[in-house]
Amino acid sequence: MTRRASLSRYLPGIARDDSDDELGDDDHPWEWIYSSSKDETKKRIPRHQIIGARMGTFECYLGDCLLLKAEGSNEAWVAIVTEFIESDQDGDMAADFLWFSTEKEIRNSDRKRTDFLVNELYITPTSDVNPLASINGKAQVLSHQSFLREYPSGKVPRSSPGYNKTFVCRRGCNIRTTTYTNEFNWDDIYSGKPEDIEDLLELVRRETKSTRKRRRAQENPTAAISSTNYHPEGEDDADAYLSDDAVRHEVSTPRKKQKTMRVVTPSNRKIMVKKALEFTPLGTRILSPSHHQSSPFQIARAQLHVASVPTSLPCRESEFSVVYSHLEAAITDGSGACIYISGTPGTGKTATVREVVSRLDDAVRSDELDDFIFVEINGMKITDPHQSYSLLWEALRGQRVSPSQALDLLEREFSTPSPRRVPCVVLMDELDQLVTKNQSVMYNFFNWPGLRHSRLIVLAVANTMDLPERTLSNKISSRLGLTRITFPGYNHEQLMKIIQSRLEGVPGHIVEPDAIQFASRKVAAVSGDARRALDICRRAVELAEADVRVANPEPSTPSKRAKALIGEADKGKSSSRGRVTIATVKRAINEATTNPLQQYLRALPFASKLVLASILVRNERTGLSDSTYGDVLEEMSRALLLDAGSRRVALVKGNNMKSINSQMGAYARKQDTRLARIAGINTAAVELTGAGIIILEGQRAERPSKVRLAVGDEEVKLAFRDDPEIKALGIAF
Ligand SMILES: Nc1ncnc2c1ncn2[C@@H]1O[C@H](COP(=O)(O)OP(=O)(O)OP(=O)(O)O)[C@@H](O)[C@H]1O
Repeated sequence: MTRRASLSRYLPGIARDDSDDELGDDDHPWEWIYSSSKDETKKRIPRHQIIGARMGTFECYLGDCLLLKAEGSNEAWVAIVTEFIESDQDGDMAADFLWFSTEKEIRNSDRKRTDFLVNELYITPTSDVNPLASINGKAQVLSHQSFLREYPSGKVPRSSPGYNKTFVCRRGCNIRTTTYTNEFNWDDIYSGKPEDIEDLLELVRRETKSTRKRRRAQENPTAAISSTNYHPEGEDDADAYLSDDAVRHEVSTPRKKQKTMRVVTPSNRKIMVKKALEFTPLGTRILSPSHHQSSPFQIARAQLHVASVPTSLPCRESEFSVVYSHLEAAITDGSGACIYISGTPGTGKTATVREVVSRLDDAVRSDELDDFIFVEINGMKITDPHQSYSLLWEALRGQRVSPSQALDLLEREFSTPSPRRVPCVVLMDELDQLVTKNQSVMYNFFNWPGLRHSRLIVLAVANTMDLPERTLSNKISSRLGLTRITFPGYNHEQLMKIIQSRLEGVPGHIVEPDAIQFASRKVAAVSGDARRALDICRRAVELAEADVRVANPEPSTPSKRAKALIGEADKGKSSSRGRVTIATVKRAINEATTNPLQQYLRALPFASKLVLASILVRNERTGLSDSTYGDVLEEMSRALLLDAGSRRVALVKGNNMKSINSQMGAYARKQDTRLARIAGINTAAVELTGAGIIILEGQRAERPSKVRLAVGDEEVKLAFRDDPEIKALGIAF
């Protein structure tokens, strides 16, 4: 009998073989058992109420303790049937099950009991709906006394029919808070009759209220609300907890605590399952001894670096709250969700999602939230979008399989009933890169969360708002019911706040407020991109630091050097030397626009500029970064048609194009010498490939070849923004 690894997709259950299945292999249909007039008088149950279910010779009734199993799994879980449901949302016959947990489910090792028995279970206050198909047989739950009477050795012999089906219950436990009830005698509190269920649940809820949270909330209620996902007293069950939206939304972007993060990352096809690791450098938060000796410039540079994890995310409070509450609700409910997050580059999408996951992870650690798996799949980091399937499967089960095998396994997994499956949160970053020709990868990741049993929560992050509509049909995307969140570009005031928050704690006030405002205004006027604003400010700090170095030759030791720089920064309070001023920011911006790449792009011939501008326009039109060379040629023809229109020259008539190249030739023949150069468009594309500016499949300028930019969009936009030839084509960036 193999036991599932402890890092399975399920909460740990009880090992079961298929041969343990009491229901047998015959595929009898399930039937309802209704109350009869006898039940009516005896138990005060209304007639025709479903009181049980039958499959072949197997029967179970309300209040029974049952074993439930997921298909293909070797584990089972024990639960009490509290209600039969004629037809769940998938049309399946189903029931509501109140769970027992094993000792292995208790994650908080400090609060694990040391006196647990081999086959002891804790009754929990948690229930959920599962189809009857997950029922695997009957379980017997006994008081400790009754168990010892029946099995004086304290063990159920293997040969006994009760082996693997007989359990002891003497306590209740709220797994989320690891709070136990007092010891009880199971026979006294539960007779196996449905009438007892309510009292049993009430007892477990009452006795497992978290005194820890209550105490903390009483001591400092606002801190309890804003720094944890605080649940009001007595509302630990999922429904009450969810209904309190006001409280849930109070979770704010936090000041970050020093911590590690449980993440599964896709790097070089190697992923770790639920291993605590840091997905972003924590350097800025670890105050090493060298930190104190660092100069203000060094600290400022480090904190302004885009790779450093900020201590807070100003101006993203509402986006944080929305993402947090959706994720928290889906994890608590055990439901699936698909959240589509869009926004132009540098608007804090990835940073916000990671922060939310990190905060949810805190809640798991402090036993306030059910456990979940987190996987990050980044379109930029995988060569083939289908690898996403392998990465997801590996995160769920720790097995490496090929993409096609993974797809089969995932399809089966998500359409199979799965009691006690651990929710999985998938961050699909740079989604545009994952979109394949037939859109199957995106479709599957958007579709699976909607399958009843998946407990899959997808966070899809992309730059364009309507990528789903463009790549899937409107009909499909509206059926998928995505929750959409748009991250707007930052305005200059917000960029100022972001920069200021990054500079908090830097001694010596080395960056003048005017300089921050100037940089923020410059960036906000173009893109609202925090990455760009941070880069400019960091470069300005480097320039100011270099100025100081020139003015003061190098002191001999690092600590003397730091002191000298601190002194210089302090002096800077009265003079502008050693401080970042508007002039320093201007130099940084100028540098950014006159780097070798910018100079190269600006000096390109018209044909090359046209290729690049058309790729950009195409990317913006489709929301994808890959196009075919043919698509790009069509963009060119459109641009030229506009241009030609303004010159009263008809180049291309409707869609009646034979070959864009020949059209270009025709156009070139009719037009002035500038346009004659367009005929060299294919050569220009190949040359741009050689120079590393674009990637052209097979280095061949043929219509089906895939083409994409090898440099940042922003670089191209910046270079051509004021280009008169590009402007004349009506292309504006
Ligand atoms: N509100 C904010 N406060 C502090 N830093 C921020 C904020 N928003 C963004 N940043 C910083 O800006 C940089 C870019 O942010 P992020 O990667 O989250 O943007 P994005 O929207 O995911 O961009 P892309 O679409 O290019 O991936 C990061 O260094 C991030 O820490």
